[in-house]
Amino acid sequence: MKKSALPLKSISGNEKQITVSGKEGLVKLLRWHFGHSDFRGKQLDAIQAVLCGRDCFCLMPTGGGKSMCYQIPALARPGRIVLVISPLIALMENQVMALKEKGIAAEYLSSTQASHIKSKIHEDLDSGKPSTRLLYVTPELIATPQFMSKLTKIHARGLLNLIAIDEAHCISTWGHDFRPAYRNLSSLRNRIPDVPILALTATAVPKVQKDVIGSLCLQDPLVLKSSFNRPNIYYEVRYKDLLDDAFADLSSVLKSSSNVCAIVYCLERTTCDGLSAYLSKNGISSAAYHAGLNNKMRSSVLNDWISSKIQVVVATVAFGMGIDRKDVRIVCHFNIPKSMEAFYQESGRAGRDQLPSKSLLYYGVDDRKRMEFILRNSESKKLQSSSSPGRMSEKCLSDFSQMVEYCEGSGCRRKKILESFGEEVSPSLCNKSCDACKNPNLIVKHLEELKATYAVHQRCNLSQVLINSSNDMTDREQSSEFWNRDDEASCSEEDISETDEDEEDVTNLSRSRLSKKLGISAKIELLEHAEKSYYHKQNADKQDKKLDKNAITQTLREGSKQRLLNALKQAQQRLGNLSVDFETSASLLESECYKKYGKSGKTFYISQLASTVRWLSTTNSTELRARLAIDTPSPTGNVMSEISMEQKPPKTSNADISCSISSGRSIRTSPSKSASQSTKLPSLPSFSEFVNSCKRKGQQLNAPQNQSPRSMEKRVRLQ
Ligand SMILES: Nc1ncnc2c1ncn2[C@@H]1O[C@H](COP(=O)(O)OP(=O)(O)OP(=O)(O)O)[C@@H](O)[C@H]1O
Ligand SMILES: [Mg+2]
Repeated sequence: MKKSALPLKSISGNEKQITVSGKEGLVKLLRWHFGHSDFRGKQLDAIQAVLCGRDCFCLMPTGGGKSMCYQIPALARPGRIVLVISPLIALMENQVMALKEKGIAAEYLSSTQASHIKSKIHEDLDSGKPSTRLLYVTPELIATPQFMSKLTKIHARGLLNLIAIDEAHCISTWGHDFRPAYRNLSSLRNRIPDVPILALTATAVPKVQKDVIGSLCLQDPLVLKSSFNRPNIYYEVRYKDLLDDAFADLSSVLKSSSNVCAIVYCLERTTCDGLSAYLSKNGISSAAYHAGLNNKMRSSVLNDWISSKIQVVVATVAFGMGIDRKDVRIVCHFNIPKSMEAFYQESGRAGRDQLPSKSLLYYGVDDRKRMEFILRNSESKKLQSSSSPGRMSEKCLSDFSQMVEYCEGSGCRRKKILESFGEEVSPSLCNKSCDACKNPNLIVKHLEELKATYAVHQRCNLSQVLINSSNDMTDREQSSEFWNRDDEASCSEEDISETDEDEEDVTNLSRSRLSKKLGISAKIELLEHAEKSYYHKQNADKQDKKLDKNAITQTLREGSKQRLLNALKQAQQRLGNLSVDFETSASLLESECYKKYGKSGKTFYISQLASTVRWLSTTNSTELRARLAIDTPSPTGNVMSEISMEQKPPKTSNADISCSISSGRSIRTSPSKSASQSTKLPSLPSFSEFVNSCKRKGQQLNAPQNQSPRSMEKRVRLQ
């Protein structure tokens, strides 16, 4: 639908080339083109600033109307172009389509477009009087010399009105959605001087705000910040470990909300598929959406959801930025998100029409541990590239701890969210619009129950074992990066259609199956099977890769030593004073693993390491001392000299390796001269032996106590 141009005469008094910058004229544009009666929040301030040629940093909540801050300037200054940099093609497509429907000349340039369409856009840009008012591009395109040269020409002809950078937090490595391609934007200020830059974001903590302003070289920008508060969203947390069946619980929430539009976020694609199937079976129209589906399927799901053919989308974070359906009533996180910023951004997709909506988060201890594992593991990947890995690691985990506090705390949820963004919150702000303020006693009761289940959980420690052993198993280069899009840095121009996660192998040890009503034996079987297939897959994958990929790096060895050191310290806590030199012993144990499997490759080395860590968590003092040869010193009497002698990995026979794989058990194939010849060394427990021993210990610990049937049931489930 083409709309005629607003008769600007009535505003400016004469011809079209005059910029509209007064409030009255701008409101008229807003009403005429978008049908909104007035500006919201800081929209007008941002618009007037950029129209006066001033840089502006604009922080507005999700759904606050940031787009208007660059769309109105495009209409207020005829004859010039607003360049909009946007992180996702889908996001650009949606906005351009919506603008075109309103009769506004908007275009986007992307690698997904047919070349004749691109040519037409370029033709218009090269013409004396381009009709394009808004040109959307990706940060990847900005990096190409061809486009940059075009842009400088447009600028030289005085046709550039404004550069708007949407989702500007993506430029900061401190932000939750860092996009390396956004770094290209730092050069814009120098290449295109004198054109105001408008940076827009919904989620930037003070550190990120500073980083964005600095990286884009904004000069004396007008900094506009609105409160992050979303008063129309009710926040609620449900505890998976206190529920019999989280799938059923969510299903009944959705049913009782009478077919409202909802988004359910899951960590894994398999959960999306499973949960969506479950909901559909229970009469709720739903579909899964994730990067495992092809483009056609994804578009079809998106369209069905936008047009209300389906009620619920069960998605990974691939269902991301730019989803502009205003009447989403429920956003559910079926797994805990990685940070408060991610949570805020995703839950903020509810109630963009400002009507009452709900954010519902299902929290479970296994989910928490798995996310911790993923974050640590992702950090391992960055170790090689980052100059300050410790800093990043600290950040990821401390970001995540805010999310855990949100779930495990009994205080106001809204306050937690706002404080995490550095806002001061008055006690009356929430007004009972979160579960903790509405039903404080119930939340306290739930948290107490949860604490009881944790206590058992820690004693049996199965989940931790799962995470630890997976952590040990996982090779450093394989970390999941589903939240950042670092990998895109190496992609070709604009290869940025919604990528999401590389699924973790460890996620196949899926607790969704574990936490369902399986008996303990079935769970152990499942875990054991998962561990075996993990090793198997690792082995198969590795065969296809280059030899150096299989090499055990010094960094990996250092990491392994650290892991053993931690395991030794835990053993000390469990067994009392061992009088062991931890550093030396960790080196000795690591050296043994390396000696055995260094030549065979990383998979075996890591597997051996995992077994040793498991062994340390179950062994007794005598065995430990024997293995460390504490009572039987080496001929040199010096453990360290023995280690240095063992640095060279000896040949390992294939028979040794296959034995290790088939039994899943570590076998001492070439014992060190000192320790193993003089001492009968204990064998390491296999994974199932270990789990069974945990089970036995857990049963012994639980047996004598007087437990309520409910808490007993929970404990069994957690085991
Ligand atoms: N002044 C206004 N009055 C009423 N509605 C508005 C106004 N400005 C924008 N909107 C509407 O608010 C909704 C959200 O706008 P927009 O997509 O620009 O938000 P956003 O701040 O970019 O959100 P996000 O952070 O999620 O990208 C849109 O449907 C838009 O039409
Ligand atoms: Mg937006």
